Amino acid sequence: MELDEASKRLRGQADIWKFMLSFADAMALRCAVELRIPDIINSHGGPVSLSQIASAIPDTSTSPDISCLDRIMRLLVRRNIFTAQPSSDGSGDTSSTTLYGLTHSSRWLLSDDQLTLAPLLLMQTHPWLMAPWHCFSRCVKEGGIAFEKTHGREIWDFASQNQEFNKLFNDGMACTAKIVLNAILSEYKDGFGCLGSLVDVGGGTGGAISEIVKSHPQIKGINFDLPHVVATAPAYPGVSHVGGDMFESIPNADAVFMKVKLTINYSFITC
Ligand SMILES: C[S@@+](CC[C@H](N)C(=O)[O-])C[C@H]1O[C@@H](n2cnc3c(N)ncnc32)[C@H](O)[C@@H]1O
Repeated sequence: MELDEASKRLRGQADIWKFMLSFADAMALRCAVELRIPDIINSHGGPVSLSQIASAIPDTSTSPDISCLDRIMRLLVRRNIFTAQPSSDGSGDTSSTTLYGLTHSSRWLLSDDQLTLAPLLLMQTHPWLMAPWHCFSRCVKEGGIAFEKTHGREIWDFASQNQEFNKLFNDGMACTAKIVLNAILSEYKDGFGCLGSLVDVGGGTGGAISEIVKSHPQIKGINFDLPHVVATAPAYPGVSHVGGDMFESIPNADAVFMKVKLTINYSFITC
């Protein structure tokens, strides 16, 4: 049925409210990861109460604010990040009458899981990477790159001079590399079979090439990235790390692998 003009205006207003406050979802997700709520629920082996979550939050010197935690959990339940169910005994105060469980979404936020998005979430929602989003109108008016307007230099230069950002960024990239490689390697079975060597250009700390070499041990893997990135890369069997600038030269190998994430947000901020 066609909406009348007043209903359309009301719906339009509702959309603006929704978009205006949509950042709250990302911030609540960040809060859940920072407090390790998915890990707390997971280690308990099933749904837990607010009091149980609060008592397991790491690194707290004061007792957590249950009503604040309650509001955040209710928002995340609305977004299907957690489930909420009444506790079986039904007694007690609000902090123990509802039990919160994991969903298919929050399972992606377990910090120690092999396949996790937690490091990427902490990277994307960090103030260092959130601040450039405030520069969109300046980018339109003046041109240029939001990250550089915010931080005064390009992202790779910033990372080379800020170890904390370097780690935050590399960890975020490494967790997605694992997820993507997991999917590639399970489907693209024969694609790497003919290779004796492979160089991952812009390979970060080597997570992607190490996964390829693990399932194709005949490949001599080379992880190539900027010197400040490979300097922090862990050792992987069958993989050598080489630092350099891909615009100058890249190491020789039978094939080049490049996985570059060009989502709208990333390209807008850095490219
Ligand atoms: C978007 S990240 C992608 C990382 C990884 N390939 C992945 O998909 O998870 C881009 C990578 O390119 C690297 N990079 C940027 N400029 C480079 C250059 N001139 N030479 C070599 N690597 C570079 C960065 O340090 C970063 O690790």
